[in-house]
Amino acid sequence: MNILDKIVIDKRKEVDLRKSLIPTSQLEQSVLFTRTTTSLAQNLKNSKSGIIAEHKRRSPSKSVINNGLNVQDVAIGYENAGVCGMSVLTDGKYFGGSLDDLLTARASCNLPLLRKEFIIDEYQILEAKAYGADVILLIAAILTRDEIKQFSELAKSLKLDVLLEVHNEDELHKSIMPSLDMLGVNNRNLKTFDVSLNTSKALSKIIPNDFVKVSESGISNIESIKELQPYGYQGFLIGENFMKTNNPGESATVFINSLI
Ligand SMILES: O=C(O)c1ccccc1NCC(=O)[C@H](O)[C@H](O)COP(=O)(O)O
Repeated sequence: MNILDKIVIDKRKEVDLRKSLIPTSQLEQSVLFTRTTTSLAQNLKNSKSGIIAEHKRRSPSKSVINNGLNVQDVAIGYENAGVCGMSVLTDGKYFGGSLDDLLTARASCNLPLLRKEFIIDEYQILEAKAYGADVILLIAAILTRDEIKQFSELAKSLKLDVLLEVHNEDELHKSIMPSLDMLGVNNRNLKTFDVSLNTSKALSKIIPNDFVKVSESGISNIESIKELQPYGYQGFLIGENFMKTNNPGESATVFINSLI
């Protein structure tokens, strides 16, 4: 069984438990229709660097990355660095994150926030809104086309933007629809954990131009960004490279300054 299958099985149990603690009707009452001034997609289009910086304590591929930071400092540091948006991992079991991390990030900065989660249920989209996200991630590998449609349309009705993540051509073809805002290509093979920018390069040719293109995972230097920009990528999701340092905000500042 690959890691995504395991995560999805655990996620189903986790979501059912949370639903029993806070029923959907109660969660709906916490949904506020506030949002940051500009969208993540707009920020990426206007930016020369296009960095989406992630808060990531640990991962299945790297184990512990950094447990010694607080989300508030990371969010403020990323905002001061001039990133286009912040991604907050909310999965607890595999990534050491939580919805409280999202809430803390919301209270600490005005960046567009991506809830980085394995979404398999509408309930998690309501949670994303209630805890302050501006964008949700939908992963094509774990969803049917009907679910992608249903979840992205719910997100739009809540004024959340949608980043759809694909790993290959089949996932891309099954997922294209107007209710998506950004298309992310994950460079990490989730069976072997190997990372290759060739995945982003190969898929770029078949991503329609109406979507902002985001390259995700394994980006650790500015050369990678310069290599991907000619393929039409305007967004670059970076986690470990910043989070493995004592000061992710400072690392992001140095990275961005050497790009622009
Ligand atoms: O990071 C992992 O090991 C991982 C394993 C299984 C599913 C998802 C995984 N990562 C989620 C992400 O998409 C990354 O956190 C994100 O793209 C940033 O990647 P990186 O810059 O390589 O930390």
